[in-house]
Amino acid sequence: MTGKLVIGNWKMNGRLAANLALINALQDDAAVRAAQVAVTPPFAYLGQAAALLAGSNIALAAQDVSAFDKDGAYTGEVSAAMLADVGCHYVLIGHSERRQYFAEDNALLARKLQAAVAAGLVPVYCVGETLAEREADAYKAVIGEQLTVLGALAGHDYVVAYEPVWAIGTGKVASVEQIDDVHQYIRATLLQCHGASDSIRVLYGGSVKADNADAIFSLQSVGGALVGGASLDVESFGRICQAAEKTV
Ligand SMILES: O=C(CO)COP(=O)(O)O
Repeated sequence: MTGKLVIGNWKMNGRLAANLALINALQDDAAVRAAQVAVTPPFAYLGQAAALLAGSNIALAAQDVSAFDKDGAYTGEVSAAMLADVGCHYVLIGHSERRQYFAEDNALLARKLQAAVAAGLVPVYCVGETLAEREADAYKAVIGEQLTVLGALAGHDYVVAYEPVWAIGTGKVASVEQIDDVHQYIRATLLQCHGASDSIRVLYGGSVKADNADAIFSLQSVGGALVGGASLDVESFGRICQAAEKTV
């Protein structure tokens, strides 16, 4: 897989006017235009973002998807087919905030992954340990367990994002040694599971900022970044994209 992919996860942020300004500014930024990029607005704004991004190099991603793969009486749900219909290319699945606040477990996430690939979306499957799990040296066991659901995705295009929970929104970025250690472990696990892992990108996420992006992207095992807070600021996101392109 060539080049680094940078995905901005807006989480539950944004309004029509702010999204318009942000997307226009991203499209005017030379570094963003040169990079492999996606943005992930909340569901309510996917249509707005899709219209603004028509013809742009910035791909559209969703933050979640329903596990139900047929239209019907599932109030509040948004299906993979709907996401594809409005122009999404990627969908985040299993973000730690979903696992934590909505009790999403492997069984549910396996259904979401299947629904996504069946609709032609590329899932970005998020894994990562809590601080307690890292301190107990249980992080590989936890991540290994989270990865088991990917066994059913052999032959499908997907991305994995390693996001240590203790590094999300805390300003505490994992060290390059910690990132490389987990990324190598993820690669080895995917190799065991599918017999090949070279084409699967593994992104890092957790307090990625303009001033640490160079070091993170210098790792060969890092296929890009999943960026939260810094993706809402054009200058920061542009500099992260610039770092991604420098290391291609
Ligand atoms: O959760 C994240 C991206 O999905 C990371 O968020 P921050 O970049 O704000 O730490």
